[in-house]
Amino acid sequence: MEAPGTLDVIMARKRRELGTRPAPTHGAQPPTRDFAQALVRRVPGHPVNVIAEVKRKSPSGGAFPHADVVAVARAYEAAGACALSILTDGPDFGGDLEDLVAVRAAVALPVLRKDFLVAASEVEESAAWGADAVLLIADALEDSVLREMVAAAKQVRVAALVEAHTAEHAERALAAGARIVGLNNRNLATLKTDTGTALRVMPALRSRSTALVAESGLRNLADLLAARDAGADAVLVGESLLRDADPGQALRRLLGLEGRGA
Ligand SMILES: O=C(O)c1ccccc1NCC(=O)[C@H](O)[C@H](O)COP(=O)(O)O
Repeated sequence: MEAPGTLDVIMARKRRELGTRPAPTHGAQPPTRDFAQALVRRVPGHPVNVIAEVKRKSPSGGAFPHADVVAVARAYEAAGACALSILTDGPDFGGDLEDLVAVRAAVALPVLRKDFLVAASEVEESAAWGADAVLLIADALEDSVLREMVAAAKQVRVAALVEAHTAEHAERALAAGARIVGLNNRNLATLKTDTGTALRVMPALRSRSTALVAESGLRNLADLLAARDAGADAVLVGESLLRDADPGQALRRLLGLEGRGA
């Protein structure tokens, strides 16, 4: 039996839930903020761009001590995050689509809807709720579905960050039309993290993508520099910031900016 909180279990739940949610009430879609551009336009003085993640809990990390996701998002923006990742899954991450709306209204940064989407209709739903980008997980989606979802994202003008854990799934992401590829250091079947994963896979993808993102388990400046040197335009960081009483200060520290008043 699969362990609770692993990718297969979450995706099976998401497939059961599909179609059970009410239609989006946020029909008037605000103009999209350019997520891809935010990843590749280097924030001055930062060693690499950081997509900072907001979540109340996770299967691997348990509960984080920050219920006020808007306050965390504002702190990240002030500390120089290039974009934000908002978990909108309720059962495993304590999030909600309303969090995405509230955070986006409170900041000027592009906002990624981080969830476990299983169908193109959910990409459209994400756009209607104001997401600037959606996460698609190549390892969990069949080729035809992934292609449809990438195409749907283009259609509704939201960016697609297509995540993979292996070189094989990264190739599938590119073949499906992905231009922003994330390499997840966390194996979502075991929840174990190896920061060497992205470092090994990214170099072969450099010239074939618009932007590369190293994700998960990044804890210090050395991790960020290694990801940058392997080809990452941006890194996606959650837990190591959210463990801190002051996530904004934690982000500055991670970027090596503490004491520089940045
Ligand atoms: O983080 C988990 O426990 C998890 C479990 C099942 C599916 C996805 C999961 N996390 C998604 C992520 O990979 C992270 O939210 C993201 O990359 C940030 O990682 P971290 O900096 O380690 O919080």
